Amino acid sequence: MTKLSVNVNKIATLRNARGGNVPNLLKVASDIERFGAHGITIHPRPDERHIRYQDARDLKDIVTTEFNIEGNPNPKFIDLVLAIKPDQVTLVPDAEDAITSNAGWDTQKHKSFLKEVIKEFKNAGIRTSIFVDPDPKMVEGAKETGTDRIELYTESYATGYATDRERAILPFVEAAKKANELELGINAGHDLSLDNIQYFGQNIPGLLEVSIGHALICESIYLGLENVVNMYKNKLK
Ligand SMILES: CC(=O)[C@@H](O)[C@H](O)COP(=O)(O)O
Ligand SMILES: NCC(=O)COP(=O)(O)O
Repeated sequence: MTKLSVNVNKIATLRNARGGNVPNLLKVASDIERFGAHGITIHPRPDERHIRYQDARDLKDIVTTEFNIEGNPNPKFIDLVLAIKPDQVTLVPDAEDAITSNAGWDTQKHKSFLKEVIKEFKNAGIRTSIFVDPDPKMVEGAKETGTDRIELYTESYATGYATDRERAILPFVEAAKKANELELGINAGHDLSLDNIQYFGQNIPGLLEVSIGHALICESIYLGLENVVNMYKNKLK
């Protein structure tokens, strides 16, 4: 079975919009675990626009499932992850001003840098994963960095799904076959949703884990709206 790790960045975005502590990120993460998710993912960004570095430290004390921290391994991020020691760290090559993650690593070009950072995390007992485009060459490069897993960057699949899902998934099947051949674990994420997740899971051999945030939180709002509107109406009778 593929594990579901819920990315709670958007809960922090909502909280930060009002400056208070509603919604309470720690309570939401605990509830998500209570509802059956297999893990919690966060992606602190340098400007702390959603997850703050202190959130990462606080979550470490309460997450009882798998804790996955994603981010670009700059010195501040590396120190944070080494101090927290989550179950998994996922390295993502984000530009500081990126609205969201928009590319995987060039694992050939950045091989020696990745090797060094991955060694440091693995020495600390943290499982490593690196974010890659669905390209067998990038998967081969990932293997040479010593990482335990790759995370396939699924944006192109999510975008292509509506028009031609067979075509959209092909590069991911090829990349997954290569990863399986090289005995690299496979995670996946970005823009996965209730619409596209089942077909992805059914077609990617050896898919260990998906991390899903944006769509899952939006879907939770939509699916909860009718109930909450009626709860308010009942209070106003
Ligand atoms: C690594 C990845 O795929 C991203 O989806 C990310 O974790 C989400 O980050 P934002 O919530 O900042 O868009
Ligand atoms: N690694 C991907 C992730 O954590 C969530 O991405 P998204 O569902 O918010 O696009």
